[in-house]
Amino acid sequence: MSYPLTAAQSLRGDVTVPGDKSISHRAVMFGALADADTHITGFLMGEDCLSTISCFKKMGVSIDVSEKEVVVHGVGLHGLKAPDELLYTGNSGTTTRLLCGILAGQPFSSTVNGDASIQKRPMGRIMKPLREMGADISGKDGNLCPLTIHPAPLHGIHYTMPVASAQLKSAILLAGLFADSPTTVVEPAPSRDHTERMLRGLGAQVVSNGTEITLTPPKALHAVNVEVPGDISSAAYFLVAGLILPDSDIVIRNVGINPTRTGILDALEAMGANIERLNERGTVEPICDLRVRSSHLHGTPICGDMIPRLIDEIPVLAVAAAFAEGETVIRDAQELKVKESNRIATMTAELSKTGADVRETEDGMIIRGDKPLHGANFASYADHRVAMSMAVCALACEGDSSIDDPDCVAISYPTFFETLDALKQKGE
Ligand SMILES: O=C(O)C1=C[C@@H](OP(=O)(O)O)[C@@H](O)[C@H](O)C1
Ligand SMILES: C=C(OP(=O)(O)O)C(=O)O
Repeated sequence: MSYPLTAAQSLRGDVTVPGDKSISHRAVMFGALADADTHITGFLMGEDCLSTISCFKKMGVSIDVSEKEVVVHGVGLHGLKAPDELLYTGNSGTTTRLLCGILAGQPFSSTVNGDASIQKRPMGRIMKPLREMGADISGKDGNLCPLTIHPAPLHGIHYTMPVASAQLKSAILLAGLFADSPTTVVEPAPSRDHTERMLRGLGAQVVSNGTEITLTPPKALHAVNVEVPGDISSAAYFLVAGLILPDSDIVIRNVGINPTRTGILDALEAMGANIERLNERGTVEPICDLRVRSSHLHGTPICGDMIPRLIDEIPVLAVAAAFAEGETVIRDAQELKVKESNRIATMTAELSKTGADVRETEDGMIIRGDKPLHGANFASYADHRVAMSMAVCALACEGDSSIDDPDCVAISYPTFFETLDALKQKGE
């Protein structure tokens, strides 16, 4: 199916983006392992988080889903039951990798698999440290899904991670919950720290100095309710749209601004963006409202420790760069090649269709911006972030565009197209 995308003059109004995907996954997983009920508000009803719910239901966890809230009836650290069938993780790397950390410590066998994209994504990165802990985990061709896990006693390890990945870090720490001694992970650069914050909130001892994190196995996790903030990764589409279209002014309410996630704000500000943080609040996770107004953007280098802090926003940042004056060089972003699609290749291909000057490099892209771009028929590659990024790009292109296979946006933002349309000025 091809979905029409039209250009827009400007975007104005208020938006509330859906709940943070990373925190929604973790709220269900940690709630399942907790000693009482967890009430989750603001939960992201995206397909990825629904895959997490489905996997835990298959392990005997009762989870009530209503419009108002999700209630996870925790079974305790040692209360999961052997599933009768394969645990299907859909399109979700977060579900697949974090779940394996938990499964490594269970007294039952299990098999995990996901869709065609998940079956291509590297799992060796979690298998290696989990095996060092004693886990019995094997995969297709050594490092791919389906993964099979058998019961084995786990020991704490000290592990230096080869990549800054919150999924890898979390898989190790979650296995560490079931180990007989503390586990330490060392990251090359800080990645999102929702796991550490939330486990601490549940009473576990997690000590962190930024890149070295040590978890002491707890006796129990004590349930706490979770208010999920809006996802800054979803807010990013409106930030970029508001910046590149003239006369735009958008307020995005209730956005999570955990410092390990705000690389997108830093990068856009370095490009000259006018973004205000209003009403800063929040405890476990900091939150604010973001006001964005049209700005004249210029290119900037995007590399180093900033990359893990904006990894999922690079596709839409590439769109911003295509409308910015001068050159934007994105480096150190080779992790983009192992996401839902190879996002370096797919974003280079799709942006090039508009006439943009984009070059793919080994670990990123070089984009020379600020020339008029034209509409085109885009492919999503079944990658939600590519689909939403190209929809933002189409707003500022001359002429109409369309996108094939747009339904993938439901992975992280089911109402994306409706919300974007509602911001367009009437009469357009
Ligand atoms: O831990 C998480 O919730 C996530 C970590 C990131 O992946 P990596 O850990 O593979 O970088 C990110 O791309 C993904 O969308 C969500
Ligand atoms: C990479 C992503 O998610 P996951 O790894 O959970 O599939 C994403 O949402 O951009």
